[in-house]
Amino acid sequence: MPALESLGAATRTKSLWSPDDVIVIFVLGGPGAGKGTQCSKLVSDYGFKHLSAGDLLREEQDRPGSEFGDMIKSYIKEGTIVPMEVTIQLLENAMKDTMEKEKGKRMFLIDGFPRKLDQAHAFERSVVPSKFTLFFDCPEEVMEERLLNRGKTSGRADDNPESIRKRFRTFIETSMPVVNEFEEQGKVVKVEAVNAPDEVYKDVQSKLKERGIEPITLAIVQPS
Ligand SMILES: Nc1ncnc2c1ncn2[C@@H]1O[C@H](COP(=O)(O)OP(=O)(O)OP(=O)(O)O)[C@@H](O)[C@H]1O
Ligand SMILES: O=c1ccn([C@@H]2O[C@H](COP(=O)(O)O)[C@@H](O)[C@H]2O)c(=O)[nH]1
Repeated sequence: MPALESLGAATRTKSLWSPDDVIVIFVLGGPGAGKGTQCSKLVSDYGFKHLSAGDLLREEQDRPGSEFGDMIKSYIKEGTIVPMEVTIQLLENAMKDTMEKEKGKRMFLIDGFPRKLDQAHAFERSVVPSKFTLFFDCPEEVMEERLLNRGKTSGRADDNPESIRKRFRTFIETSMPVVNEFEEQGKVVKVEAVNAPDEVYKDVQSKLKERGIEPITLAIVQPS
């Protein structure tokens, strides 16, 4: 992870990339809806690069010498949203890094972002407009059970009953308005996320197909 030397990304008035060159699909859903689980499957079948905003923030939090580490830690514990300048810069850096290191990789699943309207507007204005948002819909009681279960081994500071309660509140009050705004623009692909992961994935695949997104087909080279 490169050092977070500048925070200019969010203030640019013109987007860095065109949506014809760089494809971004946002992945949203409540905490524990299964976003990361589904993204892993999509990475292997479709060749997307998966960037989790939460993972990038946790890496920055733990990076020795980071001036943002303590701030990120306290936002994550409280289940609130880190100021967008930090998150957008981390995402832009990770996208540039991917394009440099994995030549030709220009399809991104951005997981757990944007969690707030200001982030959504700033990212689409200054980095690249998204293609659509994959939204995993799941009742709180199901998500709570999953998170408490994950908390037994995840080591995450926010997989505990108090942080989970705060994260749910932030999701409803701050993140759902993002989903609703994209929905009004016809840019939400909604998937029910209660069933087993493979069942949910089948639904994801059929909905992506409706949007013209197909799995990578590997060419079979016949021996001569
Ligand atoms: N469809 C599913 N059925 C049952 N358990 C699931 C399902 N999808 C994911 N899980 C489990 O639930 C937990 C949360 O899943 P995951 O980490 O993918 O969610 P997330 O939406 O990315 O969460 P967060 O927003 O907190 O990072 C994990 O332990 C995962 O194995
Ligand atoms: O855009 C974002 C994404 C995440 N956060 C903070 O990180 C935690 C954990 O996120 P996960 O997606 O569950 O890994 C989240 O509760 C926020 O505190 C953020 O601030 N901005």
